[in-house]
Amino acid sequence: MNNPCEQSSLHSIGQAIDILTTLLQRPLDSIRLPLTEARGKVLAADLAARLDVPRWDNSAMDGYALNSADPDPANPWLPVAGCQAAGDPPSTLQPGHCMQIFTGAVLPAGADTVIPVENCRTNTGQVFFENWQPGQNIRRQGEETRAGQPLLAQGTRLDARHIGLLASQGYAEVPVYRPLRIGILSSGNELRDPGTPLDDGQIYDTNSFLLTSLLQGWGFAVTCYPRMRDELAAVSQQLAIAAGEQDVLISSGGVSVGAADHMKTAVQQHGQISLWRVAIQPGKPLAFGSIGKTPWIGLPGNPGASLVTALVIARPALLAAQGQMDVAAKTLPVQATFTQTRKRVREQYLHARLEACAHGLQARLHPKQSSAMLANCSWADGMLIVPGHTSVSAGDTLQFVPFSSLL
Ligand SMILES: Nc1nc2c(c(=O)[nH]1)N[C@H]1C(S)=C(S)[C@@H](COP(=O)(O)OP(=O)(O)OC[C@H]3O[C@@H](n4cnc5c(N)ncnc54)[C@H](O)[C@@H]3O)O[C@H]1N2
Ligand code: MOO
Repeated sequence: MNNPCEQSSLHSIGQAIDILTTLLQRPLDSIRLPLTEARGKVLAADLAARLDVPRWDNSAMDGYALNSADPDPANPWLPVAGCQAAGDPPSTLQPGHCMQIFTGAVLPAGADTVIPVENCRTNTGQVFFENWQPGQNIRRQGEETRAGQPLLAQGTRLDARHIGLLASQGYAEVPVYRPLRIGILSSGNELRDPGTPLDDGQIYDTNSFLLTSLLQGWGFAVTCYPRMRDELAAVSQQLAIAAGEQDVLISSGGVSVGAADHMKTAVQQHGQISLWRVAIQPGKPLAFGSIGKTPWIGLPGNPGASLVTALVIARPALLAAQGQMDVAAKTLPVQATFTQTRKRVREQYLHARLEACAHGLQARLHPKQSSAMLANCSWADGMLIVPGHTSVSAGDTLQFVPFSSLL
């Protein structure tokens, strides 16, 4: 392979995702975790329903259960015989009677209808029913799932919905893939920790916190290494140590062309660069490679570029490596509210808010789009995508990717 650092052309975003996905591929270990620790983890096996849910026909309302054939049109009042509450064992409705019943209670044998209490008039132990239909307000046994049916597929990243569903089926623990260990490395003489005073020329380390938070949110086991000074020996030594301890390394900064940008040189001392520079704005200097056998992702230092490349390129490849199916970003068509005549080589990701318009949704751009900023993306709902080599006129339809689908 040619030295990627000498290639003048830019890789497409699709190529970059494919190359990174291949680079990150590895066998995954499966572990069992209690439900309370499973959020954000990826299911390592197909899981089947263990129970019929509901387990029996039961009431969807607080009210009265009856047999719809019982009310006599000449004297529609039915005497009340007993009460069926949630948690009570199954019971039987006496013919010609109704029974008080609560939401979730097992439907008594012989009953086929529940009338909500709002539609019932009671008088001295008898009930008269208004505006009702036979068969109303029954939740049928197995209408949600039948025991043995597929419940959740291997490769599902578990969120609160799935955890709730698993609990409803009695799963106390689940098989998930052991989270990949990801090491975060940042470099820069100018960087200081938040909470400490700044001297002239110094700024707060933003990317260590940004990336740690991002990756923890995706369910990875994250270690943030001490920041490195912009010195080749320091960067090289730290990379080698971290590579021995982690499944993947992600660095930010030092991948551009500045004399103090040592990251790529340090990687080459221990391994190789497999890609450098992608047709994405922001984030062009993105690089990938390996340090020994450990894959390395070199994100650009500008915080906005670090974020966008992590979301657009690293995210699908990392989640696929974690065993997740369906990693593609979900986009929606929206209208542009601006005109941009200049056709750019790089695909642009512009921070924007969604607004309702006559034809659906339109995207309003943040007035500042610099990759050195995070106030713009913190304001935005997501990113409007302008493909490379494309001009934009107000009213054009473009794809929009919400941050909520990526974070
Ligand atoms: N002559 C050129 N200069 C630059 C080019 C270029 O093509 N030719 N590309 C620009 C682009 S695009 C980007 S993006 C940046 C990326 O540069 P590096 O990845 O080498 O990053 P650094 O130079 O180390 O830092 C850039 C910028 O980001 C700040 N930074 C870095 N790390 C952090 C951190 N952890 N927390 C907060 N801020 C951080 C750093 O202070 C710089 O301001 O290069 C352009 N230059
Ligand atoms: O890739 Mo850089 O962020 O465009 O400034």
